[in-house]
Amino acid sequence: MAQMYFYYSAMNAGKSTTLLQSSFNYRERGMTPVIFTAAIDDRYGKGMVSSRIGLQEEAELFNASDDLYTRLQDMHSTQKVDCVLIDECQFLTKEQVYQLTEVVDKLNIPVLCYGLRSDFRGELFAGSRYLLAWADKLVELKTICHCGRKANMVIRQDASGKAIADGDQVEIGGNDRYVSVCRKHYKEALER
Ligand SMILES: Nc1ncnc2c1ncn2[C@@H]1O[C@H](COP(=O)(O)OP(=O)(O)O)[C@@H](O)[C@H]1O
Ligand SMILES: Cc1cn([C@H]2C[C@H](O)[C@@H](COP(=O)(O)O)O2)c(=O)[nH]c1=O
Ligand SMILES: [Zn+2]
Repeated sequence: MAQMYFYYSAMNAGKSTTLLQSSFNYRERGMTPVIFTAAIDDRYGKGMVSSRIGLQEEAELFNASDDLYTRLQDMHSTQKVDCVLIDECQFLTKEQVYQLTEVVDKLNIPVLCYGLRSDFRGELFAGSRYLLAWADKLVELKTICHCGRKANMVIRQDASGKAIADGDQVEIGGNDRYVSVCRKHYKEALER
């Protein structure tokens, strides 16, 4: 039986790298993975999953209005899909996470989702909330804070490097805008 996996972490922990390694693994065994990423995340150009380590691969895009079950069912009817890999899965809606459980349960295709657990305020993203609730397997990928502890929080910084407490949940950016830290240093940064 296929399963749904949620690989979660703070930023800069190797999620995209791990996704691209999984894709390579499937391909080297002659199988067909399908990669999706969020259309709103255009840091490395639209329709690409890129890791900071330099790997990259083309991807299908998802928007909040897409029915991912129907899209994958259509793809699977013309070319067998062996695995679905979703990057930036924190940006999925509740309905889309449900549609992906249907891909697992009705089409029997494994779905591997990679994304952030929480935002810069420490609140869950919608996609992450339902993946935490519904995925078969939860796997934490780890990165480290400047102090050496596990970094499980993300700070959003202003132009002067000061931690920001409020703002829109979604703001695309990279190492220039965000820093992953441990909970202790997250609290200290916001107290300043
Ligand atoms: N040249 C490099 N060699 C080895 N590791 C690197 C290199 N550049 C970045 N990394 C590591 O890659 C990880 C970030 O990978 P990435 O897949 O982009 O993360 P995420 O998708 O979780 O944000 C970090 O652990 C970083 O230290
Ligand atoms: C913490 C946080 C992040 N984001 C955005 C910033 C990036 O575009 C992605 C995460 O990228 P990763 O390196 O692939 O993990 O999410 C956001 O919109 N809001 C936030 O609070
Ligand atoms: Zn720390």
